[in-house]
Amino acid sequence: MQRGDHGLSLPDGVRIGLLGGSFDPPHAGHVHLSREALKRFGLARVIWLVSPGNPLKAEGPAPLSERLAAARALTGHPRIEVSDIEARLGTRYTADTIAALQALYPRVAFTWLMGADNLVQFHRWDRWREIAHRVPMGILARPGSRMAALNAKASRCLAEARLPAHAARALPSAEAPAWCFLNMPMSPLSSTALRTARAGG
Ligand SMILES: Nc1ncnc2c1ncn2[C@@H]1O[C@H](COP(=O)(O)OP(=O)(O)OP(=O)(O)O)[C@@H](O)[C@H]1O
Ligand SMILES: O=C(O)c1ccc[n+]([C@@H]2O[C@H](COP(=O)([O-])O)[C@@H](O)[C@H]2O)c1
Repeated sequence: MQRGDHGLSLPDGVRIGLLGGSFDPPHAGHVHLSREALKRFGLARVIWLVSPGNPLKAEGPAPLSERLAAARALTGHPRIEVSDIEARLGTRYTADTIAALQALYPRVAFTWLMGADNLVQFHRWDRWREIAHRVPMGILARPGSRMAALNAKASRCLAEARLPAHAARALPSAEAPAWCFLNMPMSPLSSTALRTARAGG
């Protein structure tokens, strides 16, 4: 067990899914993705990494404290945890966050989780190949993004590292690069739609 002043207590050997996001606002689609990932990848816990700000998004999100509070109020699941560790570590780029977590918790098996829409533009992330070589990646279907994700630049570059869906439970202990795409009953929810609805659009 290793503890720090980062608010995370992770036992050695545990299989942890990391779901990075703006969560602006969080919604049931995030919970749905997390529950599927827990079950189908055989994870002990999913940690929501609430981002101080997506480096690719020009517009700043709502204040971090608001998004954290909303995420904590929403999850209601004993194995979904909400973390502000990126703010505590001072990291914004995923490659830096993962490197820092692996340095802090060298015996924890981290799996990076994302919806299919994020795989479509994953090759635009800073040091995306490094991320893929650091952690296995679990990708979950999202309406409208399935084919685009499977044809994306990163998917093509990492084609040999793809595990079939029936091997999903082996993903968290697979040596990176390794990724697995899972179909699931899809949730049409998105933060963009919720923000638009709130603004009365
Ligand atoms: N309905 C959903 N189904 C599957 N994955 C989802 C869904 N909603 C969000 N995700 C995934 O959760 C992660 C965090 O998402 P994020 O906080 O950006 O929410 P979002 O709804 O995608 O927001 P926005 O509309 O502002 O892009 C991303 O990997 C995203 O792909
Ligand atoms: O590191 C990067 O270059 C990078 C670029 C775009 C997005 N991300 C991460 O991807 C996650 C999803 O972001 P978002 O805003 O789509 O919810 C979140 O953890 C971001 O920090 C990371």
